Amino acid sequence: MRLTAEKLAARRGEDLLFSDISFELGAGEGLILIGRNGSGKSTLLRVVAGLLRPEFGQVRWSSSSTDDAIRASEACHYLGHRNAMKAELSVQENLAFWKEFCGDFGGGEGVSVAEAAEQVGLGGIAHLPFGYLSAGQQRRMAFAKLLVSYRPVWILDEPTAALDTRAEATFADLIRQHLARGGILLAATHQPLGIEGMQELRMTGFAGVAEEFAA
Ligand SMILES: Nc1ncnc2c1ncn2[C@@H]1O[C@H](COP(=O)(O)OP(=O)(O)OP(=O)(O)O)[C@@H](O)[C@H]1O
Repeated sequence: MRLTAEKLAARRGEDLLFSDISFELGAGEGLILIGRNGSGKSTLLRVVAGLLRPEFGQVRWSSSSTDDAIRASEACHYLGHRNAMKAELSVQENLAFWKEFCGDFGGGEGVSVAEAAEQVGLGGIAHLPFGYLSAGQQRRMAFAKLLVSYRPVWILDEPTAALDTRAEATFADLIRQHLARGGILLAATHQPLGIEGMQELRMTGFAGVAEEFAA
């Protein structure tokens, strides 16, 4: 399987944040986006996840076990800066919603809600409302979303923000397991994730005025 980005460019307002970004990631491979605040890392992640339309270029998914015509975004889990959980629902209810909503992509299966909570080290508190949890606990539970339904591509924006060192190590282990099972990782981070063998892409920010690029 393969995630391919071809000559991507994206605009925010008048300006192109980046242009001509291409990469290819196969099973077990990861790419880390680095760069200063505002350099376009989150924007590129959102383009690949299908949440923002690129100005130019395309993202493609190909695999022997799934129909190549499917949109790349269907193969992706996206964990953004925000946790995308309802504060007033319990952790169990939130994760059960995401399990049902995302479903499993061909070729794999998510774990149960209880198992996912265990894997992020919070098995005992899944009955609590999400809003009661600490910032780090909320981030861990948001990560559990990636585990309850199977998607081969994990797109993570600052996944370890608000985490203590133990939780950072837990996340690194879960990401390593994902890669070892043939998953793909695309992440933006200021803190090293502690995962060996990742490619890096440095984002530099302003790439020109969109109209100039089009001309
Ligand atoms: N909706 C928007 N409209 C206009 N400009 C935007 C919008 N969203 C983001 N931007 C701008 O696009 C630029 C890139 O933002 P982006 O969030 O992709 O950067 P980043 O590299 O992820 O930054 P950080 O490291 O702070 O998370 C910033 O200058 C930001 O102000």
